[in-house]
Amino acid sequence: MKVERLAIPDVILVTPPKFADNRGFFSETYNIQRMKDAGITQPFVQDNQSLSRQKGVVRGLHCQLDPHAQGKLVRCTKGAIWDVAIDARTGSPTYGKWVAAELSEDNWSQLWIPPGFLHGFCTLTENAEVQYKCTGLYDKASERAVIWNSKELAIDWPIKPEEAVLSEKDLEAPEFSAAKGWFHYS
Ligand SMILES: Cc1cn([C@H]2C[C@H](O)[C@@H](COP(=O)(O)OP(=O)(O)O[C@H]3O[C@H](C)C(=O)[C@H](O)[C@H]3O)O2)c(=O)[nH]c1=O
Repeated sequence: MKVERLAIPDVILVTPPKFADNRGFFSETYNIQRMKDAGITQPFVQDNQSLSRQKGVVRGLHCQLDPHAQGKLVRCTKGAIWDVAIDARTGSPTYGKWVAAELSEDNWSQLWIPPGFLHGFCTLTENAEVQYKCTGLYDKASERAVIWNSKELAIDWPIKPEEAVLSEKDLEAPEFSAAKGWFHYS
């Protein structure tokens, strides 16, 4: 399995092997030992799946506060997304910094985003299907959001604001400065 630590080293891009033949393909999309060898050691307790019908859908920037903070292992099984992780851990040397990766059914890559990060993505195709494993259960009360095109974060999104399709909730999210104290680096 290909493993790459991104510019924020706690964020890891992994690409499991895909075995193609005349019938189609087979892939071990999750193997606990291979993930541990890659540095992804926290156990997962919930699988999520979302479908975004339009190109330009933006979901995020989201997190859940401790004790419900979630690490996420994200993959795109249909279409393509641009997946972004923002370090929200006060005291981290990369606090307020972001890293991103294109995840697609073609490149078969997965992005590990630890607890303490905000997560979001925009779709690069229609009918983008995203599946992700979480290390914490959903807890609505502890959900927090930051505005996707935050001026403070200056994320270099591959879509224009006028192309973005968002939920009401995400349109009303606050600036990144609201996240001060949400998480602490250790
Ligand atoms: C996240 C979640 C949502 N829901 C329900 C709550 C709503 O009735 C409905 C849609 O939720 P939401 O609009 O928050 O879905 P997304 O905008 O895709 O949110 C996700 O987007 C970003 C990219 C993330 O990383 C998070 O996993 C999550 O915040 O699903 C559940 O029942 N369980 C869950 O774990």
